[in-house]
Amino acid sequence: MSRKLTTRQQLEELLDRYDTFLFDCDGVIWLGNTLVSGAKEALELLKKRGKRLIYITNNSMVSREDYTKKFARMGLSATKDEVFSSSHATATYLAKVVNFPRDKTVYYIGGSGIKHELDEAGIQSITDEATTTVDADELKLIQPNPEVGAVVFGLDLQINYRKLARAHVYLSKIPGCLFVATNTDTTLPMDNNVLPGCGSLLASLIHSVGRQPVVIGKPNKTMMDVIEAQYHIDPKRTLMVGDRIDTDIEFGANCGIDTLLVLTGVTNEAMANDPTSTNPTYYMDSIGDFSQLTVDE
Ligand SMILES: O=C(O)[C@H](O)[C@H](O)COP(=O)(O)O
Ligand SMILES: [Mg+2]
Repeated sequence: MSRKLTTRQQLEELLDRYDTFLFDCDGVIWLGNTLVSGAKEALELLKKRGKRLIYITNNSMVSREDYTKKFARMGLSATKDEVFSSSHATATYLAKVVNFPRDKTVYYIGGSGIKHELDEAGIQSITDEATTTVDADELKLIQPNPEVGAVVFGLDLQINYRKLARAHVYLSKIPGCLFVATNTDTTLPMDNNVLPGCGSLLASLIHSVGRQPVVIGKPNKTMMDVIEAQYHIDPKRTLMVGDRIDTDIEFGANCGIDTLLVLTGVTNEAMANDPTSTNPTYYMDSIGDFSQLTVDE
């Protein structure tokens, strides 16, 4: 059974128990380009209390570098070393786990984050434009490209049939072509809408090629492996804060760390205690509620 945190005493006890806070981004700190009310103050308060904040997002559309610029645009501050995205984890997986051959290239569907992180990892990549309409004649020209050694799929707001067709041909006809997905979130919480997420777009390619990809993002431990390559993490003193049960909360459970679910993203209160899914250690309406800790300060 998950405990709802509502009082100052409960929040003070929480801060006594944990030194490191792993923060999910979409649905926790912001919704699209809209800051969650009180999020800025909450992060500042935790820093003031000497807590270590690490940001861990399944959103692969932008690189860590670009994420630090988004933090700045939102009036927040985060260094590149404090941000871990699924695009970065995917590039790290290909470079360090797979040891992806440097004479091969990656065909990716997704945003600039995938390209920039692959570049930084020294891995060549290509994709397709989405600016022109797709006609049947060009589809006849799609052939397996022997230089391609992997297809990487990430959230792509410019997805189109050309990209799916090329990925389908590469995955179906290039022997040994790896299939890697940055994450499988079914929905994307935006400013005033919940929209189709990476996992929902990925499903069409999985369906057509009849293959499951290696998935990098939360709830898989790969993201924690990448963090632990940079930081010492004491699981007993670390708290994962997220808005999605099947990624953030399950990630915490997989990594043996406690979890705090917030209801500002894709999950409502009834889901917090659903006996059929992983329950968080705690839940609260919003990280903005940390503001109770500043009362009478
Ligand atoms: O569809 C997606 O890719 C996800 O909804 C989105 O990127 C999740 O990001 P997070 O909540 O892990 O910051
Ligand atoms: Mg989220």
